[in-house]
Amino acid sequence: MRCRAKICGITSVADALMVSAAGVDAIGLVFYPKSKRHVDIAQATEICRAVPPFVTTVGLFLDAQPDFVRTVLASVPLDVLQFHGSESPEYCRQFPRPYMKAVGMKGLAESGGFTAYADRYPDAQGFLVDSHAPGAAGGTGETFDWTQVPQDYPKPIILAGGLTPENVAEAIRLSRVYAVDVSSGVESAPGVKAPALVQAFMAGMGAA
Ligand SMILES: O=C(O)c1ccccc1NCC(=O)[C@H](O)[C@H](O)COP(=O)(O)O
Repeated sequence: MRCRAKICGITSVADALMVSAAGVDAIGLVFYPKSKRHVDIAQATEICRAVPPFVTTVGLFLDAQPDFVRTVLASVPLDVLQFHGSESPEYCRQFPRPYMKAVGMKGLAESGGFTAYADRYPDAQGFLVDSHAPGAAGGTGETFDWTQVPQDYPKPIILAGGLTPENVAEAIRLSRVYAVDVSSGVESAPGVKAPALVQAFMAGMGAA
């Protein structure tokens, strides 16, 4: 099965169209106010309405108030939610959308490991493994040991954290994941995606 690609931290219609034309399967919109890639409801609505069919729109939240998530969902046509903080299983399942749970892999082995963490979220659509410590914010731009990515978990695994055009093929070869997720590795500035880096990233995936 081919490895899918999500590009996170899209902040403009132009970038959404550019990465869609490059062949990505999903775009991520960051609704975390402290992020340099944060979008507001008006921007996000415009972006989601502009993306072509069959490109999945993912809303990233980090320990947001439930009412804020509901307010976003009332206006922005998101397909999937991504919870990147310390959200509980009960929190994640309360919204009328499928969700992915981000898992901070740093130090996770000492606190029970991936399977124990993921099993708490039986209704998650998949798990995004990122390089941050549990409880810390993600989007660090750092990699982690890809041999630690679970190989036999019965849900899709999305690999994130410090991926670049140069390392994505090796990351896919070592981890055999369902999808990869990249943000800073294809940027010219925070929140601004560089067409040449996006194309090189997609080509790098093809070399895996
Ligand atoms: O992008 C952010 O600013 C951000 C802030 C807080 C939590 C998560 C954030 N981003 C997550 C992502 O963009 C991706 O899911 C992933 O972590 C990849 O990021 P990168 O390492 O920059 O490729």
